[in-house]
Amino acid sequence: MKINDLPIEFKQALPVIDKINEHGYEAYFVGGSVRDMILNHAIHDVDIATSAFPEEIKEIFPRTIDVGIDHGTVLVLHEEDQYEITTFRTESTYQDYRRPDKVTFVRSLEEDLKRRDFTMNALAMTREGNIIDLFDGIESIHAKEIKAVGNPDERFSEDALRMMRALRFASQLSFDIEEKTEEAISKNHQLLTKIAIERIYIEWVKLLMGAERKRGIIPFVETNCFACCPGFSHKKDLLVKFANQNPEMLLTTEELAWSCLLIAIEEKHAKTLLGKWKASKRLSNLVEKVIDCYNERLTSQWSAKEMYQAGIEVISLVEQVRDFFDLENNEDELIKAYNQLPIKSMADLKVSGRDILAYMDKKPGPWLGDVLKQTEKHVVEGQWKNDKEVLLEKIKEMVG
Ligand SMILES: Nc1ccn([C@@H]2O[C@H](COP(=O)(O)OP(=O)(O)OP(=O)(O)O)[C@@H](O)[C@H]2O)c(=O)n1
Repeated sequence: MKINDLPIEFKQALPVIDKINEHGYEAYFVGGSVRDMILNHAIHDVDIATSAFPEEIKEIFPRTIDVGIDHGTVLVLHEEDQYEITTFRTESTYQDYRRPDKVTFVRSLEEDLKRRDFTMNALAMTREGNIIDLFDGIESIHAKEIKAVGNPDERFSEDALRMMRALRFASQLSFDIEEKTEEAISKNHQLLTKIAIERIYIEWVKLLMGAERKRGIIPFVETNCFACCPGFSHKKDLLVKFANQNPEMLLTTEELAWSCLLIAIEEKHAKTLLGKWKASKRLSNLVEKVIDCYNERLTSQWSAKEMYQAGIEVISLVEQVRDFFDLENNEDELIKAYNQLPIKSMADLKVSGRDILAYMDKKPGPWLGDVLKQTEKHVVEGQWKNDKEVLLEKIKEMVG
């Protein structure tokens, strides 16, 4: 690759590499960005590996943040961008970023690349655009294979999360997992139980949202990794069924992905399962709402009141879930109908509790809450016009 042909993300980082070089250290582009460049995919984070120790990097650059100095990573702020700069190291410290074991910094790129997870990720690139490919990573990329560097058992014992990474890359990149690597995942799958669920969660969601999730889910099941994930151990056949359900449809958001998955695996307690995965409260509540509304919608159309209660986000998700299960999707029509609802929330009502009290000349009490609820219902259902005077009249009639 000629330097002028390098993607802009790399070109912008060249002054950072040059500065490290000027101080007498080696520095290379490494990891996912080099892989993604070869794949012609969009480049996210440009990571740099260097022979300089973290303290040395901090002396070179005026603006740095210690993001993981114990495992050798310093974030360097350069103009508008930021770069993770990691010292060459041997032993994997990925076990737990917050409590790294032993870190052995080395001064050789080769040693560093050797302990990386997959051949496609063990590539480095010089500032001139020359790719250093010591483990036939380019060949793997062209063959669309995910292959552990060296001995797969060793790579997975260093960091068991790499097994989930393999499955996630299979889905994201539409690659296959190389035979020996997949065998090692089967053999070592139990090691996943030692990994923090938060880390597994990130990979699992990326897998679900990948371009070809079936390619990740099938080996996830076949290697028994599924049995080490919360709530899945009795769902083997249903997970396979899920993998085969509408494989062409991309699950574009996390909430859509979880909703489709949990319905497919017939999960009755979505919140409990998501709790075990340590999902956010927001996500758990949303997914549960989507599943409930989806089930309602199996036997009846949305009523105005249901749309009002669900809100636009849930309506849209439910319709996308219906799409996933090959049911009629009325998203466009429903969004139109939703937008025509007389009110979207209580705040849109043209009368307030205070207005009612003044008009009725009554003392406040629980009756007022009931009246407001009734008013809300009548307005949503179009029986009462959302007009202050009309509403006060209607309320007076109702309360008597
Ligand atoms: N458990 C891990 C995690 C990461 N890596 C190495 O660190 C690089 C950067 O990791 P990360 O940013 O997590 O993933 P990417 O491969 O860059 O993938 P993406 O950013 O697309 O998720 C990887 O390419 C790989 O060489 C590794 O060997 N083992």
